[in-house]
Amino acid sequence: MSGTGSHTDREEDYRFLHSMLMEKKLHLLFKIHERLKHFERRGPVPVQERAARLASDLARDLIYQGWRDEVKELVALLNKPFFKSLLSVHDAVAQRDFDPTLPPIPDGVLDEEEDSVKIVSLVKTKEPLGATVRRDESTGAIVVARIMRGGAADKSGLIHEGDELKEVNGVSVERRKPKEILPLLAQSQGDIKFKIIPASHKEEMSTNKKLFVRALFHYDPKEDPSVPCKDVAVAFNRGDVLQIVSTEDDTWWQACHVRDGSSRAGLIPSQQLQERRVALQRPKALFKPRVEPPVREDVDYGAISGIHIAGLRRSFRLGRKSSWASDATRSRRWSAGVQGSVCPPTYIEVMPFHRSREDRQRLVVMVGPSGVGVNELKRRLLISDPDRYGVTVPHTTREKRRQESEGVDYHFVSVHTFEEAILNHRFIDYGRHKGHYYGTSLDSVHQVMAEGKVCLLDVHPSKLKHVYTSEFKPYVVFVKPPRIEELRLTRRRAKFICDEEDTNPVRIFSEEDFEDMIDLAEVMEKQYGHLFDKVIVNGDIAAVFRELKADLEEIAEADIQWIPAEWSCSSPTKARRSCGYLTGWI
Ligand SMILES: Nc1ncnc2c1ncn2[C@@H]1O[C@H](COP(=O)(O)OP(=O)(O)OP(=O)(O)O)[C@@H](O)[C@H]1O
Repeated sequence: MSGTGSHTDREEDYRFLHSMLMEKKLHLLFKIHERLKHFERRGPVPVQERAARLASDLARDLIYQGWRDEVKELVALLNKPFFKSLLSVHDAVAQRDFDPTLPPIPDGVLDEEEDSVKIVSLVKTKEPLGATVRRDESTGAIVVARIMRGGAADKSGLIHEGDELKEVNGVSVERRKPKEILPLLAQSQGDIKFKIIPASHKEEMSTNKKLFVRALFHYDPKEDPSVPCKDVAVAFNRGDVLQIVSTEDDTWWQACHVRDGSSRAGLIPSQQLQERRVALQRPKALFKPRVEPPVREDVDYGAISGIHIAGLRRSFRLGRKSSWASDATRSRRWSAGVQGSVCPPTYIEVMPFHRSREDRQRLVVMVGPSGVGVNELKRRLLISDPDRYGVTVPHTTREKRRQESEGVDYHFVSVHTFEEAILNHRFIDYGRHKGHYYGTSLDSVHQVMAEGKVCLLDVHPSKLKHVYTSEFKPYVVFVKPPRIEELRLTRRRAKFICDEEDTNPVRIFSEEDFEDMIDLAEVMEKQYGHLFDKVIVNGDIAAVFRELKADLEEIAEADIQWIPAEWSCSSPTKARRSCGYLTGWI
């Protein structure tokens, strides 16, 4: 207190300072501080790296040592959560060296002729080094092939792509194969010393434009024998959004997941590599020359019926049923609706979309083979929340029936009006049935959306291109059949509505229906899979409905959604055209 005189004029200040400095807790803190300082000087090394394990073994063994007071006290102490936490923190610190002292460069390491040689010492933690090596075919030298962004090597800033590796921990790597070098790295603990000749070229410039893609396939490096280094590869699922950080290499790109906000990039198969792989796997059926069927009137309109299901009009899906009607038409299903280009499922460029409250809801398009349950799911959504979901009202040129109302069952229009709308590209899907036109117009979609509802539309995926624009921002759900065993189990009581021409329009599913449904789903996924935002397997209807509903609610609420980059085109026509040719493929 003697030194405080000049700072404390007033009596109360003096008393306050006095009581604070005399506080017992403060003195304990000083003591701890001094102890820490003392240990710091000694540079302690852990005697034991697995103290927590030792303590738990000890507590277990002590039980057999007779139940004396000291034993009881020790067991109680070892079992205290605070003590256990303390030991586990100790172990975490002991196992990772946070404050390494790098060894001095050994004498004689620098050969006279290699004046550009660089010695790099890195501390190896549990984190992978984040670099791969390759053998230069012309010189036989081992060079650093890739440095993963955010990895240990990258963060050190000391190793660069193209650097020639001469030694690892004093062991020469000359005339070795890359795979022989990996054990050298794996064996080393603590510091790893590299002797390298720095690459002469400068690091290539990095572009500022961020590139995001949605993966259209599932990738697990553990199952990929050709990945250069499994530890630095990135696993992903279909639908994951990835940020591409490097496309320098033709075969292996570098990317990181957007969802976890991690900046550490890893290897993913490039688009080129994945396309090659897909081409090798593609079933022969897809290479069959396409025989376009002669256009026959009335053949495509099995699904048009206007039948009411629980007060809801049946969906207006043209062409979904045709391929089921007869053997002749079944053979056509391999070619029907395949006008769109066949795109291998690799990556699609996406961009973030920030939906504001004023923006309209995205259009929800549901696709799937006939009979899979698209209508059933739509019906359940509508019933669950009629204020939120709505469906389109189709147009027709046929006469209005007595029980029907204009604008509810159909928009009844003249042939002239209908044909004019066709010429003006106002239909997403249209056709003729028994001499009458039927169609789903773009305006009917607008109408539902203008009411502030989520418009549920089901069309053949080949018609998706009409709404695949920034105007509608469709969220495409593919309803997929489960395996045949599950179909047999779940569809025992289901009624399949077949072609209207059929003498018995409603019947139970046959084994052939199931097989067709699965085959058709497979073809649809291959042809249009790149357009699907969500794939839902319709097994247990209650669970599937819950999943779909939750998913659609999430989409409606999400701050950021990932939409195809091609929708950023200012003109809708341009966007539609670009969709047709799928320039979004990178
Ligand atoms: N997961 C399911 N479990 C049991 N029955 C189902 C399931 N999904 C759909 N169904 C039933 O299967 C039948 C056909 O379903 P739905 O009419 O929804 O098919 P769809 O895909 O709309 O086909 P279409 O285009 O031919 O009308 C209906 O009786 C429906 O109740």
